[in-house]
Amino acid sequence: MSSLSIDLQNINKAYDKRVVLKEINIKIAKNDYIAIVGKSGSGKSTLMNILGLIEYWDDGIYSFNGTSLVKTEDHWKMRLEKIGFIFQNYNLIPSLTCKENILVPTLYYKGKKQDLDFLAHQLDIFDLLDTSVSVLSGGEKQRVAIARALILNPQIIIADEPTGNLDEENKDIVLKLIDDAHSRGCAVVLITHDANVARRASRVYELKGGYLHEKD
Ligand SMILES: Nc1ncnc2c1ncn2[C@@H]1O[C@H](COP(=O)(O)OP(=O)(O)OP(=O)(O)O)[C@@H](O)[C@H]1O
Repeated sequence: MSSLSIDLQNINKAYDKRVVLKEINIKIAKNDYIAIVGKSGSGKSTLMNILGLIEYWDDGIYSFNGTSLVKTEDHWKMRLEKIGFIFQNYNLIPSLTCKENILVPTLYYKGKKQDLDFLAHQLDIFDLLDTSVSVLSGGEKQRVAIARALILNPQIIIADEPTGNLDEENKDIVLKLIDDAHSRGCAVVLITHDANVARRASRVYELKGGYLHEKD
């Protein structure tokens, strides 16, 4: 997999007058496995959404693979091709089947993609491909969401509490799948409240008072 470099410098973000992120600096490279921890409301999702180019930052520099991104532009193409985003609440389209959900990103990108059947076998959802996602269990939904995140071979997985709604067994399955993608060269950044999950990471950062600090 090609190399990755994400570099956030002095990123600030406020909602109205509420300053959520202050002078955020973080570098992410290929093979990094980073966990972000912090109290509820500390800005973790906001940081993930900015990293995942879902939300704009107010000021500061966001460089992706050496290109400094202009914040007001729509970065959908970069988001689609380079970033696999996994949401805590799955964000699947309930009226579609598993297969249709997984293939949504491919409607907009005609480049190289992973083999759907291979991915579905790997995630143990092959038999569910033609089933509506609306009838799936939480663990199954999250596996479908992971397949959707991986279908275009992203350089980085950004996961906002990917195990937050899952029981222990499904939590282990989902973490193992993220580990597998990591071992194939994908960088991983995830939010967690779970110390056991954070332990898998090579670096752990805490958001506190708007500032991001690397933990020992
Ligand atoms: N779109 C928005 N408009 C206004 N305020 C927002 C918006 N999104 C987030 N906030 C506020 O920003 C702060 C940080 O929210 P965020 O969701 O990033 O925190 P979090 O650390 O992910 O919390 P949790 O662990 O509870 O999910 C909160 O006070 C929240 O109310």
